Amino acid sequence: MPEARVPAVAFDHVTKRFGTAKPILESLSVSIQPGEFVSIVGPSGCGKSTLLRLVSGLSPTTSGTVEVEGMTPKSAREITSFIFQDPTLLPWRTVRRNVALGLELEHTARERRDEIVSNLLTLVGLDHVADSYPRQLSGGMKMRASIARALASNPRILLLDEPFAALDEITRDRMNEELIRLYQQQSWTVLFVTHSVAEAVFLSTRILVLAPHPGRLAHDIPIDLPYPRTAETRASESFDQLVAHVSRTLREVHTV
Ligand SMILES: Nc1ncnc2c1ncn2[C@@H]1O[C@H](COP(=O)(O)OP(=O)(O)OP(=O)(O)O)[C@@H](O)[C@H]1O
Repeated sequence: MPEARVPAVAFDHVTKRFGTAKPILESLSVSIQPGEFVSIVGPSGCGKSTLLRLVSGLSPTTSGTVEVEGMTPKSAREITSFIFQDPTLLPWRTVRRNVALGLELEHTARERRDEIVSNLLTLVGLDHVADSYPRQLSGGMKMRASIARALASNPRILLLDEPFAALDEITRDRMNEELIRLYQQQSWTVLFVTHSVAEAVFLSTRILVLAPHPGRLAHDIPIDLPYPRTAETRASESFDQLVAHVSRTLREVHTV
């Protein structure tokens, strides 16, 4: 018999409410397998960011459970990393020292730290600005630095909350291509919140469409576009068909 795999993330009848208000998420059950790239889309306020916060351990469930590789989200903090839309780099530190921050806090030996940081800066294409300050960087570069910083702890599960929403379209497309290149190299599981259907289709192996009031899983759509995904993927007919399909399901949940 094949060995049952522990899901990367498992939601079991998860309800989340703030105070006595109506639940934000209600009885959400879904499992995400290791290596999946899952985008979460849905109308504003349906609980997408709340869902990521539950996985990160920043916020507890009201009822039901979230497990991360079989552990509580708090115990799994070392293997998850959260990347926000606002890169929140420390303005008084250079790019190199921003990326090194977590490693310094963990007291990683200097030589090892320098090696990890320099590899990460190469990975995200920022070697040439390693000694610049955040104010000297473009929005795309700041986001790359923020991603490098999140990767310094060598996470297995990445939680990204609209990371590219503030970028212009060309930079955003380029960042999508870089992220998918990294994803193909590493063995991450990714949960990615976005309002862009095209971005979700381009990046994901699977898209979860949430319906609002209360937030719940309305559609679970596999995205079987082949790899490598490149700029050409966006020009393909199957890409257009998937974007149209996901957009239709989103319109449906907007009207419920
Ligand atoms: N700490 C909190 N206290 C009270 N209400 C909250 C809290 N955090 C989130 N909410 C409410 O929960 C609901 C869902 O918020 P959440 O940010 O998860 O939605 P979202 O789907 O990510 O929205 P958007 O697409 O606009 O970013 C919103 O109505 C929000 O006001």
